[in-house]
Amino acid sequence: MSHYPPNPPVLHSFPSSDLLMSSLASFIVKVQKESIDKKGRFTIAISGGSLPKQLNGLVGNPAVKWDHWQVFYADERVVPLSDPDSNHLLCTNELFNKVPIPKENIHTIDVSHLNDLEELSDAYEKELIKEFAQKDSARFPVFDLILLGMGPDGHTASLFPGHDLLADEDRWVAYLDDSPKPPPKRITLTFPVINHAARVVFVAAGAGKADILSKVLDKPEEGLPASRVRPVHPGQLFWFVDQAAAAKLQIPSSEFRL
Ligand SMILES: O=C1O[C@H](COP(=O)(O)O)[C@@H](O)[C@H](O)[C@H]1O
Repeated sequence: MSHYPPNPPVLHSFPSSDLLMSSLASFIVKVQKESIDKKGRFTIAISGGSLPKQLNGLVGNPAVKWDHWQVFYADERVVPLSDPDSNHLLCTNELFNKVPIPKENIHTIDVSHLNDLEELSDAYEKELIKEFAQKDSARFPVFDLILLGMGPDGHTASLFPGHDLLADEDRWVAYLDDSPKPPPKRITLTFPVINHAARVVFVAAGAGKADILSKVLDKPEEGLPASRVRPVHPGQLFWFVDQAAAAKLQIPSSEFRL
C-alpha cells in the first residue's frame, strides 16, 4: 500500500470535442510509447457508453503500435457479444474494426461460454492474472492506462452510487445483477484495480455531463463513484473534458500540450 496521498487530478478542458479527441489520441500514443519502450507491451482497459467514439483520433494513426496493445474492458454488460448493448460490440464498431489490432489482443468477456455471473467474473480475473500476475507480481494489476466514462448519476465502469460493490477491496473483477441502468447483469473491474492503474483518464463531453461533472470534481466528499477514482501514488488521474461539460466547474483547468 502506498504511504503517499493520491496526486490531485489533472483537468484538461478543450474548446471543442474535435480538439478533445485529437489531444486524447496524442496522450494515448505518448503513454503507449512510454509503456512499450519500458516493458514491450501496452496494457489498457476501455469502457463502453460514449467513450469509444472519442477514440477516433487513433484510427489511421501510424504511431499506434496495435500489435503491442493488450486490451481489457473496464466493464461489460452480460449479453452476447453481438448484442447492441455489448460494450465489446460498441468498441469493435467504433474502433477495432477500423484498425489493425490482432483479435487475440482484445480480451473479451464472452457469455457464450459461461453465463453464471460468478464463473464469468472469475474467468475474467484469470484472464487478467495471465496478463499481469506472472509478469508484474503485484497485489493488483497495474494497467498502463484505464479509460473511463461517467454516467449522469456519477457511475463509472459498472460501479453505481450506493451499490455494495463500492466497498469491494479484494477482488479484481466483480459482478452485479441489479444495475440501475439496463441491462441489469454486468461485470466490472473493481475500485482497487482502477485505483492501482498507472494512469486513469476520464472523458466527459457535452452539456449533458456539466451538472454531474461539477458534482464529481467540486464535491468529492459526496462520494459518487466517479469521485472515488483516486489512483494510489504514483498513479495519476486525468480528466479530458470539452467546454460544454466543463461549463459549471469551479476548479481550474489547463489545455493539454505534448
Ligand atoms: O453503462 C455504462 O455507462 C458508462 C457511462 O456511459 P456514458 O454513455 O454516459 O459515457 C460507461 O462508461 C460504461 O462503460 C457503460 O457500461
